[in-house]
Amino acid sequence: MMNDMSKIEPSTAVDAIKIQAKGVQVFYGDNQAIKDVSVDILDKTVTAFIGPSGCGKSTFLRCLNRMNDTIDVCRVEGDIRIDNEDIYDKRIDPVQLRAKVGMVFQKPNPFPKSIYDNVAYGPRIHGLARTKADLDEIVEKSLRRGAIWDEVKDRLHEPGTGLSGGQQQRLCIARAVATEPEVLLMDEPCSALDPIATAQVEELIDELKLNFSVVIVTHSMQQAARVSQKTAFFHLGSLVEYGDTGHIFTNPEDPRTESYITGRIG
Ligand SMILES: Nc1ncnc2c1ncn2[C@@H]1O[C@H](COP(=O)(O)OP(=O)(O)OP(=O)(O)O)[C@@H](O)[C@H]1O
Repeated sequence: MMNDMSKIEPSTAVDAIKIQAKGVQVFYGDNQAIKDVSVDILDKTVTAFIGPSGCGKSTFLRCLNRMNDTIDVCRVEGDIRIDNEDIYDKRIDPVQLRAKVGMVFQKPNPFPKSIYDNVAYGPRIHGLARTKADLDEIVEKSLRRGAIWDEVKDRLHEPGTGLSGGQQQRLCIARAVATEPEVLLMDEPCSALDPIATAQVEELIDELKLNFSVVIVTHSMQQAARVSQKTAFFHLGSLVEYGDTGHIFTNPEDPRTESYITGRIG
């Protein structure tokens, strides 16, 4: 009987939808950068955004934590929900939202502060630690999650800008996870890194997905294939195809996706 019961259990758990975008349009002045994009992004999954330069990958990524709010000419329409909550609702504080939806940029951008203070910054402004010991613990845990603790534990009070590029990027990832985000947005996080640092960050992304929904913009199809479970292919502001990464890369449905992955466009 027990065995029969276990057969009813799904063999692979289906991850919940974390972000739901519907009919998203983005304009820079009169120029439309995103056209009617709808997509469900899963929790505890790495989703790659791929597509030719200028197709809107970064623009769409920035919609997910309202980073586009900081660009004057930018206007976002449509509906984006995280855990079914409208992130463009007037009651949502964008600063709180960005703590929940962390971001890592193309170029490592540590603050001109110590390694410790880089990581402690977010928890401090969001009041996540009551005591110095609490804060020390958050900093250590975050640096461990950023897979950089062992390299910096003896120099926590030296400037973050003194680290190598790859170390700086892992520090920025540690800084992003320090506020306990639920989603991590990464805009070409490895483009300024050498192959060894890239491999380290990719390994880290693989671990991060155990706790977060990770969305990564990448120009490298090899990287998308290595790190993601879902892939979204953008072209001229539209989401052309979205699905399992293995499927998109081996058996794309749309001729534009096929052209891109075989190197004919982009
Ligand atoms: N701050 C901005 N002001 C005006 N137009 C912008 C701005 N940022 C992006 N755009 C325009 O929006 C479109 C999409 O750009 P976006 O950077 O999102 O594309 P992308 O796919 O990420 O490109 P890339 O791969 O080259 O980084 C482009 O036409 C671009 O010129």
